[in-house]
Amino acid sequence: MTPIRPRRSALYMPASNARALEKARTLPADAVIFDLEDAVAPDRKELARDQACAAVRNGGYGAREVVIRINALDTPWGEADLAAVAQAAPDAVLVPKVSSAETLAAVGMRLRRHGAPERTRVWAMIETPLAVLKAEEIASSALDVDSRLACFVLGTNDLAKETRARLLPTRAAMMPWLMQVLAAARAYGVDVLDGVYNDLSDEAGFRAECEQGRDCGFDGKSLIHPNQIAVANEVFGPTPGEVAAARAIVEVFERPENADKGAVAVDGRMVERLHAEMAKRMLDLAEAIEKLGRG
Ligand SMILES: CC(C)(COP(=O)(O)OP(=O)(O)OC[C@H]1O[C@@H](n2cnc3c(N)ncnc32)[C@H](O)[C@@H]1OP(=O)(O)O)[C@@H](O)C(=O)NCCC(=O)NCCSC(=O)C[C@H](O)C(=O)O
Ligand SMILES: [Mg+2]
Repeated sequence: MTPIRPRRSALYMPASNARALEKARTLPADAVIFDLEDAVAPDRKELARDQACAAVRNGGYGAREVVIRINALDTPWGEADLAAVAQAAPDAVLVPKVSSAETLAAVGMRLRRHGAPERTRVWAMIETPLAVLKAEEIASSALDVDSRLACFVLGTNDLAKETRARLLPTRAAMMPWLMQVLAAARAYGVDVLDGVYNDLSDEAGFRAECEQGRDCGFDGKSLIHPNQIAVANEVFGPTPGEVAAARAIVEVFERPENADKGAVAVDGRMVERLHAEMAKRMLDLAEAIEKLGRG
């Protein structure tokens, strides 16, 4: 089984912004995403590409997962982005506006051709109506023998643009699409991150959206500002109380007297072996987060 990689917080930054790339070495985000796509103006695309690749090569990001978001392959910059990124070998390349499994196959083929090491994974932006409709087909490409697909990232701004749905606090219009993508990701063992929250000054709204995303099952949230990291880390990480409860559930099934039982009562609640599996995962996540903190 692949070890758990905490992805509570994934901070985007325009790769044209040298100060942001530098600052990312000290920020407590689980992942940093150097953007070559929508956050970068057309006349700064080459500069952004060079700066992102140099930052990856120079390192200094510690245990943070380092990801570069390229421009789509059908844009004037996409092919050159992918060639350069393959050589720089970040932890992952994030592909925007993926609407079919073929796009991921094309990216995989190019990464191989350009000599990207196996450890460079592929993350896919799910942000078009077609991607939502074909989420299962796209996620299923994780089963291909040479697939590098590790994570979906929701692009809720592009989804709002393409569907004309409004980004309202409840996200009522988006919810069916978010859950369809989440189910597809889970069915094929792909991690999945929630979209960004644009209002930098609304901390309460941001926290509420993080909690909503966590309760839906997302692994973490994509972010746009350092001020959002602490809340995302807190909300998407297990609390000490949850860790203690998980430990109690795992321990109860380890007792010899429960060896032949499928269900027991813990603190007045029915607990089955599936709950012990969930509890074990939570403990593994807590341990991985603790290791990140020490790393
Ligand atoms: C939104 C911003 C342009 C605001 O920038 P700014 O006005 O400079 O913010 P501050 O003055 O509050 O910054 C304080 C310090 O923090 C650093 N900073 C700010 N943002 C970042 C960041 N994202 N990463 C790293 N460091 C950051 C500043 O440099 C200041 O540092 P210091 O010099 O020490 O004081 C800006 O936050 C920004 O550019 N955010 C990211 C925008 C982005 O990448 N957008 C693309 C991804 S979102 C998207 O496309 C999602 C998806 O595709 C969809 O469709 O939904
Ligand atoms: Mg987008």
